[in-house]
Amino acid sequence: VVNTFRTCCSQGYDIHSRQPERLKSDPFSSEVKPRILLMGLRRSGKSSIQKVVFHKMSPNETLFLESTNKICREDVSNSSFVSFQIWDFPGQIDFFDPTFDYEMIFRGTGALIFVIDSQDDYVEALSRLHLTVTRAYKVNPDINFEVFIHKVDGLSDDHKIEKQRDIHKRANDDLADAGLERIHLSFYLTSIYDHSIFEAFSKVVQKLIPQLPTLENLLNIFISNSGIEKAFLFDVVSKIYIATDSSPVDMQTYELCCDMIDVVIDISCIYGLTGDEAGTPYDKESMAIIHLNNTTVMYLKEVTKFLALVCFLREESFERKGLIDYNFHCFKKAIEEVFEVRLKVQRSRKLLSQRRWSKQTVPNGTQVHPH
Ligand SMILES: Nc1nc2c(ncn2[C@@H]2O[C@H](COP(=O)(O)OP(=O)(O)OP(=O)(O)O)[C@@H](O)[C@H]2O)c(=O)[nH]1
Repeated sequence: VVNTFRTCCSQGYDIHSRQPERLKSDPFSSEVKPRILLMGLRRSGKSSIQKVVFHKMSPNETLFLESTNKICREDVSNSSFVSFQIWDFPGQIDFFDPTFDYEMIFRGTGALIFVIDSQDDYVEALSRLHLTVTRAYKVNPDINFEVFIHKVDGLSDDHKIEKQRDIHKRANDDLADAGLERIHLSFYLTSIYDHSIFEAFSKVVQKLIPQLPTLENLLNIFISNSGIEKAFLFDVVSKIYIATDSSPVDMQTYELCCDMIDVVIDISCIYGLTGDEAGTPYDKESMAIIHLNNTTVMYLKEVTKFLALVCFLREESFERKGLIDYNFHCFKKAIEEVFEVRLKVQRSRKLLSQRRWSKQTVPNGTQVHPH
């Protein structure tokens, strides 16, 4: 796919005849969803994170959230391209409780997010983190361990860095003492009061997307052929970016992208809906151009039902809009091909397992059919 895209970008021939049909539905829909666990001590902010990122709850409203007393499972898929399950755990969960089948839970887990309240004393949180990580690793060494040093909005910049260094050192020392240096923990400074929580979640989710290197490669080719400085592939609903090119991401740029998505959705809701109930504020026609007063242009275009490409470029590069649009067209087709391949693999796997099932026969010769 990348090769096809590269040739199309540089030589500019018509790719229509070689492309698969446009994806008509969510390309991830028929897939087993990776599981993301949210764990940590009571009141560390787990439910708030979930509500703010996936339910658009305003941060101030989280003050009134009640304590979670059972595991809350939620599918993030129908309204969004990013497809996974989030399990929010109550803070007081006890691994030694025989009714808590942690082996079953960890076995199907893609990422474990452990939330530490940075405004509180974190000694207990660190020992809980150690216990959780070691247990989970024994059951499933493939889990990504992500530590959110949370509620950093109350801390100065120096203080944040200091806390992160201290928590990083202590957590890794504990693992080294237990002879488990091979366990890798990733650390993020987060707060629901700014974009840091969305950025951290983006990185967690990206690690669960197997096509990430291909997506990054496509973005690199797209920007280098179009005179673009930075490009993000965004899940519009959650404002999680699922991929970006290989240049570094700075928080301000990411925040601008989130603001642009908000503007596009808000304006479309007010002026873009035709009154028919099936209409959505985001569709094939969705695009926006914003000229900033520092000679930078922001360009947003629809890629799939759930994805948007948001680019940053200089005003002089935007003069070649025709080229950018042509390259975008190739990029979009390449993305569709990536997911078409994936869908084919999923379909053939499904077919294979169905065949295996139907071959199983009960002793009197009747076939057992899967449900
Ligand atoms: N300052 C600040 N407060 C936060 C942040 N995130 C959450 N909180 C507050 O932390 C408190 C606890 O949040 P919850 O989301 O209920 O915590 P929890 O970890 O789900 O708690 P349990 O359900 O008891 O396990 C709430 O009052 C939130 O408003 C943050 O980023 N900054």
